[in-house]
Amino acid sequence: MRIYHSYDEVPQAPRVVVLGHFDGLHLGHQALIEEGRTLADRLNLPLMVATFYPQFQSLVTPEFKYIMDQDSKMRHLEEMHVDEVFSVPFSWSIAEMTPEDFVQSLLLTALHAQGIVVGFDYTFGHRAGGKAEDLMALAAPVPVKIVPAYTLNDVILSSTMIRQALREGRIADAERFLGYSYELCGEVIHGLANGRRFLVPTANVSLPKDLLLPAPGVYAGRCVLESEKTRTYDAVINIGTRPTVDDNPFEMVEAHLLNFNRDIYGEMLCVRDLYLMRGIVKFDSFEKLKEAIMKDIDTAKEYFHQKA
Ligand SMILES: Cc1cc2nc3c(=O)[nH]c(=O)nc-3n(C[C@H](O)[C@H](O)[C@H](O)COP(=O)(O)O)c2cc1C
Ligand SMILES: Nc1ncnc2c1ncn2[C@@H]1O[C@H](COP(=O)(O)OP(=O)(O)O)[C@@H](O)[C@H]1O
Repeated sequence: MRIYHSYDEVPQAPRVVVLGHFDGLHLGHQALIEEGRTLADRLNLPLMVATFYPQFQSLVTPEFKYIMDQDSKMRHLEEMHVDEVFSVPFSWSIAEMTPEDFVQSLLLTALHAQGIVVGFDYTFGHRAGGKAEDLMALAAPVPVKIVPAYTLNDVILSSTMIRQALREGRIADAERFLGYSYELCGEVIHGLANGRRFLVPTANVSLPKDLLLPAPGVYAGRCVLESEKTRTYDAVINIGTRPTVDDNPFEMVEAHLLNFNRDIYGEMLCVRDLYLMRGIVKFDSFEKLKEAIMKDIDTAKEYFHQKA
């Protein structure tokens, strides 16, 4: 899969273009991209996903958080047999384009779209004035496919539902909407070394600042190291602040892997299969926190045992 971050990099060749933000790549997004694949195969053209990162919401709300980091998004798109991704930052100049200009200059001229696929609620151009149905006339004779809403129990699936489930720690619900196992992946970085000295060692996972984290709390979960992909380690994971240690409001993801003792600084670690066990507590000593962590380990073991 080829990834282009500017118009100059895009080869001047016809293609089918699927448009959207696709944050989270949930079941609705997947259905849309599958329609793109079908159209591309029918027209015998490569399939491009054209997307904006940072997306529009980041311009208006700088603290906007994404369900999925960009590397994971690209990995998932590749698994979905997408041939090309065009990903550029959304800008005010794009926001101000007329719908006609958006289609002519961007879709038809810069991206050479010879087939276009969008979702039922897709909007484009100045003040989102262009609607999905307008594409038919503006892009004619290029075929345009508008994919209907994806519903679960008569409810239209949306990124908002997934955000809400994650924020409330309902990871299993989020996974039902996503259609794949939710995970947080990043490099293991150094912390304050309090874990090893006073508690249990915890691998601190470095994540992009604009990534949405699930509800703060202590979770049972499973860890996978990129270097040994087929193996998983049961773990207890703290997501959020550490009020016992300091007042730093910065939220972190730290995992203590069970039956594991190895230096993994610099390695890529994913945490997945998250299950919320309790909220984060401000203890008055490391001893009390350690007691709580030991209980968390027992609760997690019990949870994994029940699940097996
Ligand atoms: C299972 C688990 C539960 C935790 N629970 C809490 C908690 O309730 N309150 C808190 O302040 N910190 C909690 N922590 C975070 C620890 O304070 C933190 O991991 C420790 O200070 C080590 O930090 P370090 O990696 O910087 O050395 C928890 C960590 C783990 C692994
Ligand atoms: N069971 C384990 N779970 C997590 N990390 C472990 C484990 N055993 C050894 N380690 C190593 O110890 C480091 C964490 O030690 P700790 O004192 O908590 O961290 P830091 O100094 O990074 O704050 C991890 O990054 C990893 O390299």
